[in-house]
Amino acid sequence: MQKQQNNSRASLVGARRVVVKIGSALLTNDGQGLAVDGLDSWVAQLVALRQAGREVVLVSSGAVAEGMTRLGWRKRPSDLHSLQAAAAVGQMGLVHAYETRFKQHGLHTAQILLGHDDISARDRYLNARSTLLTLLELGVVPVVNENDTVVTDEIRFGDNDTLAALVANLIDADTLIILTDQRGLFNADPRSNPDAQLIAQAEVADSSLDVMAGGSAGALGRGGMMTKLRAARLAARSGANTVIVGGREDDVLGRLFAGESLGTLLTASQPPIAARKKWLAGQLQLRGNLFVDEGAAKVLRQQGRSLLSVGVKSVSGRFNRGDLVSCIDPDGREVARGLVNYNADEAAKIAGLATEEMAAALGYLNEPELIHRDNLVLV
Ligand SMILES: Nc1ncnc2c1ncn2[C@@H]1O[C@H](COP(=O)(O)OP(=O)(O)O)[C@@H](O)[C@H]1O
Ligand SMILES: N[C@@H](CCC(=O)OP(=O)(O)O)C(=O)O
Repeated sequence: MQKQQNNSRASLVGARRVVVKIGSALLTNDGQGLAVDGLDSWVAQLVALRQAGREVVLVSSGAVAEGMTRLGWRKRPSDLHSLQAAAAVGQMGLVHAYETRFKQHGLHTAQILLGHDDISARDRYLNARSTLLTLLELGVVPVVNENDTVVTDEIRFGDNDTLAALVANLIDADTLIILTDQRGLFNADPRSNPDAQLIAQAEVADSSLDVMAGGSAGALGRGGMMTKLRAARLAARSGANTVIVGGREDDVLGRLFAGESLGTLLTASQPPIAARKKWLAGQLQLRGNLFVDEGAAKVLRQQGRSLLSVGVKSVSGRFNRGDLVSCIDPDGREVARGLVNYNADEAAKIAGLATEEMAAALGYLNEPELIHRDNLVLV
């Protein structure tokens, strides 16, 4: 997918793939159950984005807060298992609220609950990515939350800002929108500083933002502005711009994607494709080699295409699906590296086979490519 990147509001007009995060503070009307009017409006706005041809993934908080309301708890519990129980009860309400509303507009929704392992383990990373991309192709709106019921304290994302940014990395989104209860990032916490000024736009790496975002979260939110700023930096690793904006502004999403200056735009410094590839290449250890023939080396080098099994002569190393492997040409030079869709045994079985023969050799088919071009970096 061709994505455009420039550092102005106009870049939002051309956004193709968008992650929208709705935070607890906003979604739960400051603790009084789910914000019904807000939900009607956000769903209608998300539907309009889809109808305008943009792909949309929703990351929604609110499970714990809705669970507390359903269980009649007034005070947020501090122990993990009560929080997890509340999340399990509340998640039902959350997905029901979205499903019924999207259905009224003729759209299907899908529940995706993710934990840390699902993003850091490479095989799960590829599975989560493929499932989300398949849902988008089907025209379904994925509704993502943290898998609160099973995560333990040490490995929780805790706030959904971080989760939303990782989802933006995962699906190669060009834009992350964080809807919250303030109009955007101010130069000081507006709850305690009535004269605080809204920052309309900044480069995400600008270190002067850290001091401004230092205030704590609201009573229901987990992160405050600091996690939103960090999330914007994470999203920028794969080249996504982030907007932090007030979710109660009238038709906020429609206006943002028409190019109106609302909230705080935090711009990524690198274009999406370069940033994503750098990120892929930089964060993982090489686990093996795929020795490719002359023809495969040529199409990889010259056309940036996916690597198919037919161009692979042999395999070395012990790697799993999702690991980083190197593609070596017949002269022993590295051509590219990327995330492999099959483990070492499977790759050895299908080396040299045409794509149509892969399913028969393996008894199943994950993906038709050995390495998809989106997950491949030329070296
Ligand atoms: N510089 C700042 N600009 C805006 N809000 C800030 C700032 N510093 C701290 N905050 C606080 O962050 C809160 C939003 O974060 P949070 O409560 O985690 O919301 P959410 O549930 O939407 O993630 C605001 O209500 C505000 O009080
Ligand atoms: N997974 C949690 C969300 C945690 C949370 O509140 O995050 P945030 O909205 O970023 O402050 C829930 O659904 O309650």
